[in-house]
Amino acid sequence: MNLVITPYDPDNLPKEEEIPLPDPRFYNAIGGDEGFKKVISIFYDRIVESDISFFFPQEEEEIEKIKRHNGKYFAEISGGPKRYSEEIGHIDQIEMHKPFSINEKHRDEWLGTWREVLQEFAKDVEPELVESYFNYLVEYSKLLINRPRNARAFEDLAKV
Ligand code: HEM
Repeated sequence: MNLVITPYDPDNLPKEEEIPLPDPRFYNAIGGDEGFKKVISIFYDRIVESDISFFFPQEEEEIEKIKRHNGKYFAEISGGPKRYSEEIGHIDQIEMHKPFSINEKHRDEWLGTWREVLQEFAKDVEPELVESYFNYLVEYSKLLINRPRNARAFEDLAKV
């Protein structure tokens, strides 16, 4: 499988409504309810050990809640049951992420963690299905960056 992280370019952002959803066969291909839960669980276990762990709670119980809650969203966009929209409703993910200052490095770490998990745990799934899921995350995550790198500021800092 070819999981490519295309770079963030603030002048060339995708339109939210034009980002193609993952192929709806992905959910069953990864093992339905059970397979999806496993992958989500491994993803968040690795996130709390990653360079962006500071965004997330560290308590076991809180992480379990996040797995259950966010898992419904990721399952739904992948062709699984519509539990997120039915139980939680429509949430504007761009607004939801605003309290977190997310920059390009955070995006790379978040996507890199997903890529590792998919390469290890979706290796028997048809590559095009895995790629369709990953591409959705790659594109959507561009819209969640709300602290673009300010190269000038970094240069100025380096001079001091
Ligand atoms: C770019 C890197 C990202 C970072 C650093 C990030 C960070 C976070 C944080 C800190 C939370 C709150 C804690 C939690 O509930 O997990 C959260 C929630 C969430 N994120 Fe992200 N996120 C990223 C990308 C994405 C992407 C690409 C998606 C979906 C396409 C997504 C979907 C969600 C959802 C569904 C929730 C839960 C919203 C709710 O409360 O219902 N995130 N994210």
